[in-house]
Amino acid sequence: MSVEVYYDDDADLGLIQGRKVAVIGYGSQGHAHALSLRDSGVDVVIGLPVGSKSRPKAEEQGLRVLTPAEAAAEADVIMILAPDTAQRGLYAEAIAPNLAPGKALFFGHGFNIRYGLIKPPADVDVAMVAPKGPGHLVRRQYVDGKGVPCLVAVEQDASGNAFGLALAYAKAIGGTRAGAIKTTFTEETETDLFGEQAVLCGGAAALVQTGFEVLTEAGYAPEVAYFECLHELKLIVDLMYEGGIARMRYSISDTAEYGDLSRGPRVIDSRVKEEMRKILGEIQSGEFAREWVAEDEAGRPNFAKWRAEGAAHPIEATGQKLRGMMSWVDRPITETA
Ligand SMILES: NC(=O)C1=CN([C@@H]2O[C@H](COP(=O)(O)OP(=O)(O)OC[C@H]3O[C@@H](n4cnc5c(N)ncnc54)[C@H](OP(=O)(O)O)[C@@H]3O)[C@@H](O)[C@H]2O)C=CC1
Ligand SMILES: CC[C@](O)(C(C)=O)C(=O)O
Ligand SMILES: [Mg+2]
Ligand SMILES: [Mg+2]
Repeated sequence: MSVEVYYDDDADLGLIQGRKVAVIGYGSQGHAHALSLRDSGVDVVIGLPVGSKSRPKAEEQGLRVLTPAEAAAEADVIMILAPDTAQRGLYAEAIAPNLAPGKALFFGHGFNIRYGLIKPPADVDVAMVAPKGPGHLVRRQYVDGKGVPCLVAVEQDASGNAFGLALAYAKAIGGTRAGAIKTTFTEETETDLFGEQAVLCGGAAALVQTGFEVLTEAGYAPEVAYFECLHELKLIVDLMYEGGIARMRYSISDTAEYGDLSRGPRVIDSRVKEEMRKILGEIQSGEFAREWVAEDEAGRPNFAKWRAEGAAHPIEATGQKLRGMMSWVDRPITETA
């Protein structure tokens, strides 16, 4: 099965320039979408609750900020970029009452549609533009004349041109510079959750922490362990990003490559693969979504505990000290937000 990929020439920016867009939320993705839409000539308004700590940031950037209900009432296209767990309540309270035939409801991730937490009326377009990267990099790439690839999907095509509108939106945030891939809400949601849990965030963080623990518990210096297990990971992943795993293997020594080929499969073995399959099953069945919604409704007790434990891991103190000596790494992500 081959995917359809769309680039700048396939998208008509005029479709989104002719509509008013409400970006609801001004966090990692929200600020990136809003600023890039504006820089692409789109009429943008931000929706944030009164008292939101994001309000001053958006206002400092010269954006007009209203409540989510006011912004949704004014807009033709409503992009929801509030946290996934806040979206159901936000939709019921502020957005649903302000939908009308011909309007479009957009998402940056399919969670609430895929798991039936939001059920829009049949007479609005429902589409997704999901950048495959953190929001701060989405904005940084746009400013640098580049883009982060996006997934684009249509759940409901009331207007008959929901896909064209979503492609135009993707172009306005730089997505079609890198390539917009056509997908479905189900595929985006399930692969995104799997990727962040098993590989990109959960898997990578646990791999780094465990490697650091093994070295330091064996008596090696934490600073050396940090460089070996965390700092150098970026350099290795950069090579994979540029030319695949084969490119990385071309660049490392034969000794490293032999160790990689002979030992890697012992670390990520059949038990790990089986666990990954279980994690995917929990995502597909909705078990993970139910667990996460219940955790949020209970005030996030486990989330807070695990986050605190992660922050207290010895690799963090070691890294903070070392990064303080690396001026070239020191570009806080908050600079662009
Ligand atoms: N982070 C990322 O890079 C990616 C995120 N996504 C998706 O994008 C969406 C947004 O995620 P992300 O950017 O991480 O979110 P953040 O947590 O970074 O930001 C959330 C924003 O929404 C605001 N907010 C919170 N509650 C409400 C509410 N009830 N009504 C309106 N605004 C609210 C917050 O304001 P305050 O400052 O007051 O809390 C903040 O401005 C999610 O669907 C996520 O899955 C998709 C791809 C990557
Ligand atoms: C990898 C995490 C992510 O899916 C993302 C930046 O794409 C997220 O939800 O933040
Ligand atoms: Mg993602
Ligand atoms: Mg995600």
